[in-house]
Amino acid sequence: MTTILADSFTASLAKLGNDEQKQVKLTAFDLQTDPDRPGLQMHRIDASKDPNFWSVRVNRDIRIIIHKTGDSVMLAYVDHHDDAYAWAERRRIEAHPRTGALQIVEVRERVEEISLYAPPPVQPDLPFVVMPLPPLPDLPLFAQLSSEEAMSIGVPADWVDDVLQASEDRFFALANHLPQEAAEALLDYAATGVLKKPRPVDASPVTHPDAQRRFRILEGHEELAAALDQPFEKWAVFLHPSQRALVERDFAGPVRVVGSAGTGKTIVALHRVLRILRADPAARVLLTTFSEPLAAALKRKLGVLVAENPRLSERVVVSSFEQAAGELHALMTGRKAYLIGREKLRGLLSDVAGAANLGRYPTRFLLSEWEHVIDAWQIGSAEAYAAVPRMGRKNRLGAKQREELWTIFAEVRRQVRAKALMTSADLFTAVADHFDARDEKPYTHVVVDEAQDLGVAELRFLKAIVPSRPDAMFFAGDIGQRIFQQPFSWKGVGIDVRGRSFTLKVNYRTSHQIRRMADGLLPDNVRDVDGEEDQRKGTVSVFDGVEPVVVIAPTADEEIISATAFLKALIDTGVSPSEIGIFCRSNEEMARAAKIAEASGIATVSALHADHANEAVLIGTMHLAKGLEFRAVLVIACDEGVLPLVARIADVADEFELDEVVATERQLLYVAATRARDHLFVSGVAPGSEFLDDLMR
Ligand SMILES: Nc1ncnc2c1ncn2[C@@H]1O[C@H](COP(=O)(O)OP(=O)(O)OP(=O)(O)O)[C@@H](O)[C@H]1O
Repeated sequence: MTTILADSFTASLAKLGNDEQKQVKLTAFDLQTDPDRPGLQMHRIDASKDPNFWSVRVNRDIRIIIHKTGDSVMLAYVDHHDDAYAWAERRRIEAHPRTGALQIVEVRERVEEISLYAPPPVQPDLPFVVMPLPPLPDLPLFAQLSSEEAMSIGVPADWVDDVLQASEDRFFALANHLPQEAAEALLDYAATGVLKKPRPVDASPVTHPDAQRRFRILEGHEELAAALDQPFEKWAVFLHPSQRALVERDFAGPVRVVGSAGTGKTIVALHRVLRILRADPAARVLLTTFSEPLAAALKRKLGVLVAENPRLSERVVVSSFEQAAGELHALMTGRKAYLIGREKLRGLLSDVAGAANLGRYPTRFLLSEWEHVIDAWQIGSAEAYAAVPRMGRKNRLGAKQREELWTIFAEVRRQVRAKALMTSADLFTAVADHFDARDEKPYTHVVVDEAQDLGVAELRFLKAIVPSRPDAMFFAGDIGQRIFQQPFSWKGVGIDVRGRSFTLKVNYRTSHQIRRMADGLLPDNVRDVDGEEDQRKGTVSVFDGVEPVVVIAPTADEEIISATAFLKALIDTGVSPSEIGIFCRSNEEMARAAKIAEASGIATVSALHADHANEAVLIGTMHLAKGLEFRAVLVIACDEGVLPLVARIADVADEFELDEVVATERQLLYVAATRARDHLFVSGVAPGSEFLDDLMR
């Protein structure tokens, strides 16, 4: 007899206490061994329209709901006695008459008894809230669709009439009652006006691709034990067709996957790694990203994907760009590379400029010029400095200024080398030069996450360590989240993704409301230097939530009062502190974040120490928010002068740099705000950051 595990079972199990969970698991093992065993105390759920639902006793109070057919037992749900029965009485499990996918269908007439359209949850009463609730149009969204069309995308027959009559404000509440494939297809249609009909699939109801996102067939106790101990990661088993296409296709050159925050770019990158490893037994893959904490997170997720075949992970290295280069450098030279830190470099630039009587160039400017021009392009002579491709900055420095500056940079370079130190760009370049000259490459493929923050030297390095085969390079990133690097031409470095840049549009992380607000910060289209466009418009979220809140308080103390009220309300509604992040622009504002937690009586943990498993809210700068995900996020201290940071604006040398600074500051706020799944609070002291106007548009 086959055992099938439904995601509704894993989700309901997670809500029980630890001891209860242990007992449930033991009963589940007994069921798997012999579902007909007399000691199991099974009762048919007579009040359910589906005759195959049975309850199984775990203890006096807890019941497992199973769905038993001739040749399989499905673990469907588990809860306290009455709730478990109520769940089964409101559902049936069947293959959809058109798509053929196995679905857990809520019986429409039973749902009416429990309110179909839950009233919108309200935010706590906060002072200084300025975000007006947007009026929602009451137009039917799907009036143009026929019943047959609704059925063709997997809407259960019971729900077709509701779907055809749904208006925008009701659709999201309705979507919670629909199978996910149907909800996604309807959202897609609402955003684009095109109904994408799934291609017919030749598969059994339970192995149908749409069913795979909610059911797993399990062989033996070990698999059941592993599945129950591990959260049911939906992305590990089911990809949206647009995600799957990117994972599985063969491409004629480097590929770039773009898409706004939460559209599953990282998930696609992970699956791509798996696909390469499976398809090519000789493949050696580097999976790499911006920082070590992000690499650690990738490694954890890859572990989930390769769980059934852990040997695959022997052929993949997961590390940050710098770590990957450092390891190859050590192999090449037998020595560890010692890197000069940013603060040391800043000091050195300032000292050298002072000694040369050139102290009139601000250190911040020197550092920026060094990082984005001299070091990034590895400029080695005054002539090369004159000829370097300077994005939008062609006329910025006169010949005389450049000569003066070159004397500073040449001396800094000399001193760094004299101390046997390297910059990270030196490291990338040394490794790139080494492998450029060789046919033997350390990796066959490189898969990159957060590719928008690749600099010139990093990109050259990645290109050099793989052979020039068409499928060697795969990049995932969001141009709208670039916060560390200045834009440059990828084509100029020999990487041409034209025609192979693809945009993901379904947002799995952030609620409809939060996504809509955050999208107000960025233009509908973002174009890179090579002219490749990321069409951000038309992205849809798969779930609904509360409206985010923007607070502009008269003083910092009053901002703290508002934020504290919000935080306390979250905790009161059952959000755990470990599911909350508080972010601010820089270390200067961190004390304000800490005060909010303190006033709420909650411990804090710094984002610098990535381990967030305890009962504390995480606090950190917006830069550290990258790659994280929370149920609730507070972005505080968005004051005028703080965002964009006045010190950065003060040092800009020209229009181009001003645009660039303002864009990355704006993108920082976008990154921080889009870490939130369900709740977002953004605050500042009056008059507030200019970006808040865009949030409230
Ligand atoms: N096919 C899927 N099914 C279910 N959940 C998914 C799917 N794809 C992505 N997710 C979930 O959506 C969230 C965002 O995914 P991911 O981190 O890959 O997005 P991203 O585009 O890389 O985001 P960001 O740009 O903010 O880094 C994660 O919680 C992920 O598990």
